[in-house]
Amino acid sequence: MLLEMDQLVKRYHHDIVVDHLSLKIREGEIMGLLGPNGAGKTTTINMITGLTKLDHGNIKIFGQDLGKNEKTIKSDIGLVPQDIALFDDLKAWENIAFFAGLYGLKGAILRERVQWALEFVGLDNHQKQFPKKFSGGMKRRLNIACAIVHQPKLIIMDEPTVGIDPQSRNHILESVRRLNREGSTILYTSHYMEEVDAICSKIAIMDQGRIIAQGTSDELKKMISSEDRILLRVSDTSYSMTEELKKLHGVIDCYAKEKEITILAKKDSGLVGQISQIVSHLGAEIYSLNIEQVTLESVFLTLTGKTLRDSE
Ligand SMILES: Nc1ncnc2c1ncn2[C@@H]1O[C@H](COP(=O)(O)OP(=O)(O)OP(=O)(O)O)[C@@H](O)[C@H]1O
Repeated sequence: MLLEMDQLVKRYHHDIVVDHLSLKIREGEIMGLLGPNGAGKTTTINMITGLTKLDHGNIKIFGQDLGKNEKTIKSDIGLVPQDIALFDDLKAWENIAFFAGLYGLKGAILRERVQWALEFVGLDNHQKQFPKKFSGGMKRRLNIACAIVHQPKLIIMDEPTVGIDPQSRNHILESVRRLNREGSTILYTSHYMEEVDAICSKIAIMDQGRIIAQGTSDELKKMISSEDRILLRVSDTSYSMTEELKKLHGVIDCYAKEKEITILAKKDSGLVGQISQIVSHLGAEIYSLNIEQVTLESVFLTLTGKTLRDSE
């Protein structure tokens, strides 16, 4: 096992923000940590990188206890933090060289690695420019170059695609795949389920400090594939409408948000006719009715009763 977290706990005052979290990551995996803002992803990462002290639990990285071998372990980790950390007064290549120096690279090897990192993130044509002139996406790519220049065995990326243009986003997702193919194990946090679904070999879903489910994307979707998610757009909703819908045989849960109703029901319950009757009986009109494919979003909704976006 490359990374083992066992029963991690972190409290701030009386709030428990990481709650007995256990997670294992094998060598060669891209592990996605998917959860809404405030779920505790960054705090978990900060515990792995030694930035935040644990209140309880144990972390082993590369088979060694983090508490006992922090310095050696950290030299093989690359962290892409959520907030971009660059020196505006240093040129792009100098930023990368600075981080390479911190990791003990020198001379010709340092120059070679900096060049490799610049090419890897597609910034070799901008190496002599200052990052203050860069777009958000270019800054993010430079930040990634700084984190991977020493060829770490474990790369941790904390929401690296937040607030950037689609082209840089795709570039970053492709880089994650390439880094993995070239031998790095990756822990990737995000609240975008499409990204995690597309690039991660394993996914852990996190909410309120806990891992509430984990597995491959297919395994997670199978967990709820015994259910249908029916989406209705209607002219009006009411408390009595959701209550009546909840009473239908086969309905597991029902939520209304503005003019949209989501019904979770046992698979193939054949409810469409009865749903239409209830809605029209209560004086509303159905604009559309769709039975949705199972997505990670629906897994999250089933497990927590809220959408990833609602819980931000
Ligand atoms: N230093 C701190 N002091 C007090 N509370 C904190 C501190 N750091 C984090 N928290 C709280 O811990 C909870 C988890 O935060 P964390 O940043 O780990 O979540 P996250 O899943 O990474 O979300 P985001 O994507 O918004 O960063 C939040 O409620 C946050 O307000």
